[in-house]
Amino acid sequence: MANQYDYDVLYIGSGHGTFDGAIPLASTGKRVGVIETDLIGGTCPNRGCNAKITLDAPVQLARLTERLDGIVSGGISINWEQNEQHMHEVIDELPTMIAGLMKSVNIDIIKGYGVLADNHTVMVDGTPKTADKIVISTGQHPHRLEVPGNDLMHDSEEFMNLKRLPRQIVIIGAGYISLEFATIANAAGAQVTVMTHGDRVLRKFYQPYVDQVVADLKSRGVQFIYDAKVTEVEKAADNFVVHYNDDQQVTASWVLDATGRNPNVDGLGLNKLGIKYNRNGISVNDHLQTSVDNIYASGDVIDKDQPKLTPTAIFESTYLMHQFAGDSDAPISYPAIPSVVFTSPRIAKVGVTPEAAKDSGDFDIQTNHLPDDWYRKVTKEKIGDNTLIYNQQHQLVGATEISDQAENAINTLLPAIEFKFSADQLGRLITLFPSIAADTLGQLS
Ligand SMILES: Cc1cc2nc3c(=O)[nH]c(=O)nc-3n(C[C@H](O)[C@H](O)[C@H](O)COP(=O)(O)OP(=O)(O)OC[C@H]3O[C@@H](n4cnc5c(N)ncnc54)[C@H](O)[C@@H]3O)c2cc1C
Ligand SMILES: NC(=O)c1ccc[n+]([C@@H]2O[C@H](COP(=O)([O-])OP(=O)(O)OC[C@H]3O[C@@H](n4cnc5c(N)ncnc54)[C@H](O)[C@@H]3O)[C@@H](O)[C@H]2O)c1
Repeated sequence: MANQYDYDVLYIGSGHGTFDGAIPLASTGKRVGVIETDLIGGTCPNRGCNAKITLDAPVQLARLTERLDGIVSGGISINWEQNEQHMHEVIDELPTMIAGLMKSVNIDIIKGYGVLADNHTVMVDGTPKTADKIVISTGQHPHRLEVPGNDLMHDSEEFMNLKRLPRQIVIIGAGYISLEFATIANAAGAQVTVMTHGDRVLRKFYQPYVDQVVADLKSRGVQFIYDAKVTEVEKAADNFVVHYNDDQQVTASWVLDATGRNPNVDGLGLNKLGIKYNRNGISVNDHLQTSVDNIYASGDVIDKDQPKLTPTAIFESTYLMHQFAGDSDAPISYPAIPSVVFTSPRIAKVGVTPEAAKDSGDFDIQTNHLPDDWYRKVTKEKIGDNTLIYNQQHQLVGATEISDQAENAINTLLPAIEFKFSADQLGRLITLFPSIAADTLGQLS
């Protein structure tokens, strides 16, 4: 029956919500098409994770050199132009590489903008493509504040493509992108001001650790303006003036709007087909089916409680692959999903949070001040704490860390949390020594 269509499965969008599942699916012999209007690979490789972490690498080195001052001599200064050029050396080949992987298993890459025409047809710039199953994996786009002068603001992609670092950068918003880019821009020599409409920064992270990151950035010259409702951005001679709270203003040579991202649901034909969605994305059931049962959604475009991150998108596209290949018809069951903000130091977390553990009173909470630890003394880490949460059976159920290697520490703990390994089972592990894994596992009580 499926042969009456051009494809068994047709994906709209080519990001991680698609390709991690589409490639193994096509290698099982399924006929797969992928529609993409922009760069192959989507946000993460081209204007997200891979790009950002390349720009961040010298920041890490600068922080380490600063701490080891005297042992190593000669300060570090970051050359923005070279750093940006290096980022392109790393990421520019990724679309071709990912397209190559898709072509190697005979996936048809269809360049153009996809719009659903009926349950089995997507129009790509006027040409119909039909499929038994369709996956909407269109991701998100940057939110833009609705204030006069918003056309004078920029987004995260434009930041990463700046050929010259602006002198004074104002960042509106205080989430992931704001704090990561404030860290990078400040380390490269820009004067950075972060403006937030609330009284908190990085609301999704443990606030005592966030306070340490903010205090460190402040000590490096980053300014924070709280409770600031931006009302207008205005061009003034060579600069821009950001007006807020009616009568206050701050001057900038460049303004970054980092107030979040919205799902790409408009113009897709969802209303015509009766596919349900809201401002957080497309509604799906526990099989990632939309309200039209042969049309699925994957990745950031889904309305979900799970964090909208690359590993979540990979998990979903892989889940769909197993469903479409006929390996499983079980509902999706997400593991504990970690998250990290790549400031310097980083804050990473997984599972039960310190706040939830304290509120509930049902957990044992262990805290460690990491600069006391011999391994962290090697690199003279000054800022470092973690909170480990155990349930009544003394199984590790949550961990949050602030440190230079928080992402690696939390990654090390994932198997313990997801598979509920006991202290005895963990004690059987022989880890490489010295290493962050040995150090982190060694802290478990
Ligand atoms: C600056 C930044 C930094 C980030 N850093 C991290 C990080 O460090 N770690 C992490 O885990 N996550 C990070 N993320 C989030 C991560 O990039 C996303 O979670 C991930 O890319 C989601 O994948 P996706 O396939 O759902 O969407 P996307 O990668 O956005 O892919 C969607 C694709 O669909 C295409 N498309 C949209 N509409 C159509 C249409 N109608 N027709 C055809 N094509 C269409 C788009 O062009 C796009 O290529 C970051 C995001 C940003 C913006
Ligand atoms: N390290 C990572 O994994 C990473 C890094 C960057 C981005 N991301 C992904 O990209 C998404 C988008 O990042 P983001 O930083 O843009 O979003 P975010 O949701 O993390 O932060 C948005 C910020 O904008 C503020 N804001 C919202 N509306 C506002 C308004 N009207 N006026 C002023 N401030 C306002 C919020 O209070 C918040 O501080 C993240 O949620 C995440 O999924 C992940």
